[in-house]
Amino acid sequence: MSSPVLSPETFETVVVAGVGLIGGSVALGLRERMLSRHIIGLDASAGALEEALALGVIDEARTAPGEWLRSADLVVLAVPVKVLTSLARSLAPYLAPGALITDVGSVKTGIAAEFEALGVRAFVPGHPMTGSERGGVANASAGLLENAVWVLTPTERTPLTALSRMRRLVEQLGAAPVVMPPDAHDKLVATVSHLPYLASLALTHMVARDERLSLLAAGGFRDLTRVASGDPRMSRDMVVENKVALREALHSFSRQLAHLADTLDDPEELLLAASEGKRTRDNLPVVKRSLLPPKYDLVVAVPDKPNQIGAITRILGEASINIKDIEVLAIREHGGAIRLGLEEAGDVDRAAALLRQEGYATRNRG
Ligand SMILES: NC(=O)C1=CN([C@@H]2O[C@H](COP(=O)(O)OP(=O)(O)OC[C@H]3O[C@@H](n4cnc5c(N)ncnc54)[C@H](O)[C@@H]3O)[C@@H](O)[C@H]2O)C=CC1
Ligand SMILES: O=C(O)C(=O)Cc1ccc(O)cc1
Repeated sequence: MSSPVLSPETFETVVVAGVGLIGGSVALGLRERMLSRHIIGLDASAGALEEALALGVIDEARTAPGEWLRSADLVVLAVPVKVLTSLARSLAPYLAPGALITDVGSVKTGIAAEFEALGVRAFVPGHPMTGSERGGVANASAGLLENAVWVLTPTERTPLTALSRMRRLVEQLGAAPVVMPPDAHDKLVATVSHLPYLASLALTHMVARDERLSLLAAGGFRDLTRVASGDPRMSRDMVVENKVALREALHSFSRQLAHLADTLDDPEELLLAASEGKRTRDNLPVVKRSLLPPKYDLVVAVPDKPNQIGAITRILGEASINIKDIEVLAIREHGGAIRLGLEEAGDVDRAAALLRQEGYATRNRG
């Protein structure tokens, strides 16, 4: 699946356009593995940029494309799929000829065709098969990309050198590159990502009819519907962008459900279906999020004021949240960031909420 790691390529100036969950995670991966010297975040939201600066995810913030982009030797587009092609058009005039360009969008044919039409040759479309229903830079982490399958979908015109640079970058971020054409990718994700999203909506709609149903919804229902918690607008745009392939997947799904309904009168046939389901589910390849032992870490941006560690430990102490470990990650002129190692997974969300109430910016570190 992946080729051996080649000698590392480092980037002088990286531009991450869209500093949210995935863009932030790419920036953190580049930082933690020392693959870049300077990271510029480009985002339509001033708040997202401010948060990314405060958390030390980017070094510089920009709100609009311009001549400044010419210094970039790596540009990563990590905005919602709905705005990918318009962003591509606005960046294209400023891209340096030697720069490596990629994106992380969930659907690939549209953006691959757009960059071809724009004549940007060193564009390698990509899609890391990892994520979360919680967006935003606060949830970004380098660990999110580790051991993930990262699909690259070159077209016939993608230069081999650009593809091999991109493969190497993906490996250096700790992920596993898998190469296939854009349309093949879109058909596959219709089944494994976009159909499950619509199925989770259908299930949640059934429960919404009667509050006794939500009262009884246990772990299985929650596991099956987790992705319904994703951002509604972004998820809607993602599935609409892939509607042709998704319609086919929905037809297959309806046939599967109709077949299962028939097997209710044929328990032997249903047992075969159940056994095959168990075999397939139990044999899904193991995706390890990180090779490191799990930690319940929270990164907190601290302003340059006295006794910040004292204030933070007091806030958490009053809520009986134990801090097992504290590390100073970065000191900058306007402040710094500290990592708190907490005792339990649930502590991370509780501590983040309390600290945010007191005006601190926080980031989970998975
Ligand atoms: N959320 C997930 O689990 C995964 C998402 N993806 C893809 O990654 C991309 C980003 O998704 P997330 O990081 O989850 O979203 P996010 O909502 O966390 O971040 C998106 C960022 O893009 C910015 N943005 C929106 N429109 C913009 C524009 N016109 N110009 C500049 N910035 C703009 C937003 O302000 C935000 O900071 C999407 O294309 C999505 O399909 C890929 C794999 C997994
Ligand atoms: O939340 C999860 O586990 C996901 O699988 C999220 C996800 C969302 C969109 C993608 O394009 C890929 C992955």
